[in-house]
Amino acid sequence: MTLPLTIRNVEKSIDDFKLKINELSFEEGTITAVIGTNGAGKSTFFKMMMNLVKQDSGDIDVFGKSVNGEDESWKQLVAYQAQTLIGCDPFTGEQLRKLMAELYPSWDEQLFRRFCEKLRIPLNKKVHKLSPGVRTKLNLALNIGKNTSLLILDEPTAAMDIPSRNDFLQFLLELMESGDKTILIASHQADDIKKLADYLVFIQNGEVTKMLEKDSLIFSYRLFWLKEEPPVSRIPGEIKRTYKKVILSNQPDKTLDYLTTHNLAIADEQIPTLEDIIHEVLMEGEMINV
Ligand SMILES: Nc1ncnc2c1ncn2[C@@H]1O[C@H](COP(=O)(O)OP(=O)(O)OP(=O)(O)O)[C@@H](O)[C@H]1O
Repeated sequence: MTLPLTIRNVEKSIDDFKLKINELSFEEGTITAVIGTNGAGKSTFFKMMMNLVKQDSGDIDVFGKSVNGEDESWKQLVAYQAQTLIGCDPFTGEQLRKLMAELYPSWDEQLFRRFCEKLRIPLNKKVHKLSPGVRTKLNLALNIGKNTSLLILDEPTAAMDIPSRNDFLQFLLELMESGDKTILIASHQADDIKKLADYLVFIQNGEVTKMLEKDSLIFSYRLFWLKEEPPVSRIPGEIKRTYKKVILSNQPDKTLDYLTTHNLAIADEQIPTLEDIIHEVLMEGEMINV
């Protein structure tokens, strides 16, 4: 079966910025979150997939077609939501809807209408008269209406109010029930990532990590609240110590083994939040063991 997206040995430099992706394959029916600090290269990564930025080397294939090739038929299978809606200011949502419906054979009018209703999007106002949040929602409605197999979303919830964000997340999850959609999403919102993603890829020091299963990543970390401060400065698996007695481990079995063998009593044991794990990976350069 042809995969929605495969990437091999891709490198890109812009001035002193470098981005490297060794090998990634995205499977149908999955949502993958791309996570990185500001300026890490998430948008550049997405733009390369859409052939809006050309990679210096390596291959990117969308549904088996090279994005740099002459055959551009793959473009009708992908909807890409950039961070801003460019060139649409003089048009109303209704005019843009008409245009997209003509351009995309897979356009789903009912899906579009349902999304607009759910997120309370006015279609009769010109884009330049909409608030940034409503503009983002209209952009999303247009991309969702395309009903493509692959959906690439660059920080879609950044300007959204809380009810709209919840409705949007719910809508995406319902959309995934068909099993034939693939979504890539860049987000800084731990809650979005927690609710949506099956897989995560991080951009660490200019390099995109392998694909990590979200739940496996979460369960590979553990917080141990000890009754006493350990007698050594670092115990096996320990990656961080707070309040002298709280140990964050990325090898919980090893840590637990040491604590048991050395009679160090545990007051409590917890799975850390996804937000804490993301912080460790991005800010402390924590190596991923999964
Ligand atoms: N047109 C450009 N000219 C020069 N440098 C650029 C250009 N586009 C991107 N860059 C550089 O590429 C790097 C990655 O930028 P990119 O926008 O991909 O990051 P990002 O992870 O999406 O950031 P954010 O989270 O802030 O949206 C940055 O260091 C940026 O300065």
